[in-house]
Amino acid sequence: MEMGTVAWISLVIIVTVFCPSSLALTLDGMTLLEIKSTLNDTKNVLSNWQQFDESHCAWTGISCHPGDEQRVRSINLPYMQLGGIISPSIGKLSRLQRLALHQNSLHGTIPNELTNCTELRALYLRGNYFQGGIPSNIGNLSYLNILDLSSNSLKGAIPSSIGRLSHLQIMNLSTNFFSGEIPDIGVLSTFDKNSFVGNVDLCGRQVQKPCRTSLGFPVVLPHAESDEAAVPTKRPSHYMKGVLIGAMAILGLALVIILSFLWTRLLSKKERAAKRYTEVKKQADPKATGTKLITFHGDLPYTSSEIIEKLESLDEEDIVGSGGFGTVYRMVMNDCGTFAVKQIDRSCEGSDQVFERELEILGSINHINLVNLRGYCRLPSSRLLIYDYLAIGSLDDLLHENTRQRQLLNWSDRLKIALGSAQGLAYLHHECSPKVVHCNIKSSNILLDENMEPHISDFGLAKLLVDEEAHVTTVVAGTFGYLAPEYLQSGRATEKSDVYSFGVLLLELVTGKRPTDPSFVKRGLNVVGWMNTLLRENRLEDVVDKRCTDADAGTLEVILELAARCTDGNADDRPSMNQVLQLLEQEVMSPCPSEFYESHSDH
Ligand SMILES: Nc1ncnc2c1ncn2[C@@H]1O[C@H](COP(=O)(O)OP(=O)(O)OP(=O)(O)O)[C@@H](O)[C@H]1O
Repeated sequence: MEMGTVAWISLVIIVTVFCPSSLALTLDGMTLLEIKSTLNDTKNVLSNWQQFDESHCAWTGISCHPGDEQRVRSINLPYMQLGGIISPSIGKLSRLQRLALHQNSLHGTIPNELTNCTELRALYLRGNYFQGGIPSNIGNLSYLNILDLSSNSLKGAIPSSIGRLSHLQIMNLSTNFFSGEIPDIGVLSTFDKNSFVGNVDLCGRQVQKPCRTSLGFPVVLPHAESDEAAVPTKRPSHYMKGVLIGAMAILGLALVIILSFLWTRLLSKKERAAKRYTEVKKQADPKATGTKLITFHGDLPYTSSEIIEKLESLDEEDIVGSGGFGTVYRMVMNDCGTFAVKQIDRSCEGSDQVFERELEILGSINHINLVNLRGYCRLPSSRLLIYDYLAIGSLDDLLHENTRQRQLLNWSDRLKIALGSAQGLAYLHHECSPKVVHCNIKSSNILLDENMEPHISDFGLAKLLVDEEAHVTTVVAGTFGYLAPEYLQSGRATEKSDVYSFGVLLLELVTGKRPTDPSFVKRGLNVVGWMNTLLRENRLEDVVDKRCTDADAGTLEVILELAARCTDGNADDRPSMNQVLQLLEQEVMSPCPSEFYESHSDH
């Protein structure tokens, strides 16, 4: 045999013996490996993405089109702690319909090549660190149904080609750094401010914020409501636009002159300072430069300087409590309006801009069972959150502190507190966009007003202050005794870990005992284990708080059953907060409403 033939045969043998399957991988399989190579897979979730395994359709997170040469249909890898970047190779997966990589730690830009995946229907990249802009030819994804790029660091203009995506039904671009005018064109005209919230530099009709020219005059005025909202909006020609801008500039200039005249003559310094979202720079005190006050839920009826003066004068006598995030003060205004001020101890690793943008979202949340965030003040030496003041204090105080003459919580108060807290939490989980996982549900975060209506406090703070960098809560922020086992283990908070804490709260309401009460801790149990033991022994009467004499067996059983389901060791078996709420409304509040409201009217 010739030498050349021998070498050739040896090569064939080596290739077949040592890498038999790599030859069998299809183009999509090879592409997935290229994608894996730019991902930082800290948890090793992609361990079965191997070049020797030709069945790439069975790899973690991958599904393929049925019976179609193993073409990849979806990549589903949310909450996997993946870092790194999305490889431009993604564009080779031309049959890809769903890409879900939300709540990871991906960075870099969204590759332009992604727009080669022209069959894409759902794109979820929420909660990462993507920078740069949206690919300008995103309009090529003509089947796109869902586009969720919220909570990243994307910037630049919103490409008008999105307007061409006539199948787009859900679009969330909130909490980024997008800027400029939102094109009022095609399908883009059909989305309202919820799709754009948390991008302070965006303007346009959808966010009801007029855009300004370089001279500072508004050029986009809110459109009148019309049936044309769903069809592409006709835009004025450049010539007309020029004339319009010119005319408005002259008008605007005249207006500014008149206004500044009136301004200096008629308005006092104080009134000027009261403007919302005003950066307040105190001229008299150069140290105070950079002081900033932002108010939410409409203006507070005080000038900025009044508020800042009050904030600066808070001292030890005003302290009402302190917690993991800092000290809480009571601030009383001259007209006796009272607020709670939380001074944040933690240093903020992220930029003030990111922090304030996220706060703006929290400030926009409004529900009867949540404590209103009314404002934020950045002083040179501290950062302060301003909340509505809840006079009765916390549920923790009412249940466990006997120092002051406190009223006893009867059974119907406790049911009302359970129901209201469930309503507040269900709102955070199911009605807010982006949804808010509380991470620290406990009795000291349930504050009560004079009507015993509960208000959940501190929502959103855990994510904002504990783990600003990661966009997902990977550090345990909650309080021992209330924490779900999987949250303790993985450090990853979810709605279901909030449900667990809510279950513990229910037990606390029933038993009147803290979840870490020594009577069961010394027996090696937590409140959940203790309750289960008593229930097994059919000792219901020992479970109920002795001070609570009006508890009826029917509602008690429902609450205990619900608490048991909420504190199930397996997070998947716990109900959602909407289910919890439904059950409470049906089983606890409906059967005998007259009884409930009669006893409630005692307050
Ligand atoms: N809006 C408010 N109105 C009235 N009192 C408040 C208000 N917010 C907080 N407090 C009081 O301040 C105390 C401390 O609150 P804070 O939320 O800082 O700590 P915590 O709830 O005990 O712990 P954590 O920081 O873990 O949530 C509360 O127990 C409560 O009594």
